[in-house]
Amino acid sequence: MTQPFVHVEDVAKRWNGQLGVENISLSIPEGAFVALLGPSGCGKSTTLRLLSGLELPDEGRISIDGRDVTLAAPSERNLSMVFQSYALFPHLSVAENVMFGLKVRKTPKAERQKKLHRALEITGLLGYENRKPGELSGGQRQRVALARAIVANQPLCLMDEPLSNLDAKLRASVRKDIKKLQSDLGMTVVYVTHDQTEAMSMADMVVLMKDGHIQQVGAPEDLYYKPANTFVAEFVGAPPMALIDSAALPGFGGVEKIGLRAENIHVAETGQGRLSCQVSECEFLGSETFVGLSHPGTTGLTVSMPGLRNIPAGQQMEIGFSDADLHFFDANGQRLNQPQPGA
Ligand SMILES: Nc1ncnc2c1ncn2[C@@H]1O[C@H](COP(=O)(O)OP(=O)(O)OP(=O)(O)O)[C@@H](O)[C@H]1O
Repeated sequence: MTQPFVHVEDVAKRWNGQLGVENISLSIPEGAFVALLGPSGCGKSTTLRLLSGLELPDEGRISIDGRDVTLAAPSERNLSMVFQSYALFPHLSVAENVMFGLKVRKTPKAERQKKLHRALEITGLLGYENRKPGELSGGQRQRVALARAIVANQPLCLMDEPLSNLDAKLRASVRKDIKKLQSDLGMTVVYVTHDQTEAMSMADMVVLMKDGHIQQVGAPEDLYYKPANTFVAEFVGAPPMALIDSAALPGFGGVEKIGLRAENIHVAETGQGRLSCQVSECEFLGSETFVGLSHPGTTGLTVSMPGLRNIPAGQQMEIGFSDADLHFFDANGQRLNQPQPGA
């Protein structure tokens, strides 16, 4: 097997005994786009900072491109970084900001100019060379930070919530820019986000974390179709997977919770459904309406109906679904591939 480009082995980081992250092991292939995903405080930024060398681990080993960098300084790791704060120098122009690292590294002037031109071209910033960051929009500032990472031309780029200061529309467009850049330049990217849509749409590999621990590592579709536990099931997908107590849907042995996605639920004729629910709310999204349902022993039950629906809260609705679309979890919330027979 070829060696992973980034290899993290059993890494832990604590502050005065308080947990940052623990048991972090990851193998990242060269050229991959990896999203570190999870709720606030789960340890995403700590993991990224450990990769960057801004923090050093208490336990474990980190290697990049076959070289042990566990204790190496950030400048010795051949990587670039893009942060949500952009980290631009306000008194320097766009060009000076982009070329800052090259000047420090004493790259010859002609080469600097060539790299600058190329990076501004890729990020759509040609013509903005002489502006100061204060004269740019948030999206343009973010592009400057990206341009700086491009000229650095490092094989590994670490990004910490780079889009969180942008509005939704701009976020969607810069998201595409970053993804395209990454594949055009063949960079390996590790990207921190708490936004599951961002992670699912950009990454080849998603690392979902909670309370300093990795919950699941896999392709977006693995996390969506085969969540390793109930936390992953409820974190990934919009709307998240509904969870049904086995008491509310008996007949599956060894099962504590049953998971079901909105797209696998249909509205059934009266007397024909498997669960009789009450409509709690309707959320109109344009092409479809998410109809929230309540039923004792369930959370997050939602059915997706085409177009606009205005169903009054409190109305009874029966729903149907097929056993093949159910997900099963044991008493510890861990995925069971099949319920035990004979229940
Ligand atoms: N310098 C520090 N000193 C003490 N505790 C820290 C330090 N940095 C992080 N932590 C703790 O480590 C845990 C993980 O923090 P981290 O910043 O990695 O989370 P995160 O997933 O990036 O969260 P967010 O999305 O809110 O940025 C948290 O409990 C946090 O309080």
